[in-house]
Amino acid sequence: MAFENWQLDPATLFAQGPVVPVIVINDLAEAVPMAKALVAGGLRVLEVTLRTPVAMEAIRLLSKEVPEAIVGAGTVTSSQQLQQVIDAGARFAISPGMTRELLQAGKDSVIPLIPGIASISELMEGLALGYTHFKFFPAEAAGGVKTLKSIHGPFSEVRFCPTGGINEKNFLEYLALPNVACVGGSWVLPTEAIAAGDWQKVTRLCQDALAQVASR
Ligand SMILES: O=C(O)C(=O)C[C@H](O)[C@H](O)COP(=O)(O)O
Repeated sequence: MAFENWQLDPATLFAQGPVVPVIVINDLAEAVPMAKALVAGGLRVLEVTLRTPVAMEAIRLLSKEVPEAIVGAGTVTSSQQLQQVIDAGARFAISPGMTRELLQAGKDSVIPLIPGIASISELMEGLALGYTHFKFFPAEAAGGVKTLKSIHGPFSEVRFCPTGGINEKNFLEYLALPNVACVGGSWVLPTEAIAAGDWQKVTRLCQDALAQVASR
């Protein structure tokens, strides 16, 4: 356990992956069928980003209506938002980056905070406060697999969830790294499928991803 007060160990959370769908909910009515389609496809850890006005309500709804999922919040960038997502029922929080204020609040919170890093200095700042599990964002743009391999040398104990530019073609390369436990991505939620309400397609994409993991 990274911090005693966290109700969920980040290592346990990462181990539930290995693919964490990054979810943008535009219409609250989509939330439950989308989450159920993801869970039906075998993905249980859901990152609902705070990018839309209904995001907070979606977290509240999914926490109640889809108990088989582990619903968390993404794009959490302030201590105020962290408190709001906890109140909405989020079981974890992920941030694209970090500030000292957020790291401190995450440390004191009841749910795990996975801060985002894109540089060694940010990583060292998080490590100094006791964090061990990070998002690596924006993964592809920040050097991807090569960068993570280099980081593993001096910081072999750290575990990452890379996100940003990851898709069905490159995700296995990330999962093959010793310091990567899961990957985040939106590729299992194509815009056209969501617009068409084609939830079977979403389920199929999740199953395809897990089949690729199983057969590597
Ligand atoms: O909203 C946030 O908090 C983020 O950190 C950004 C997301 O994680 C990425 O935008 C997902 O990346 P794609 O899989 O390339 O779509």
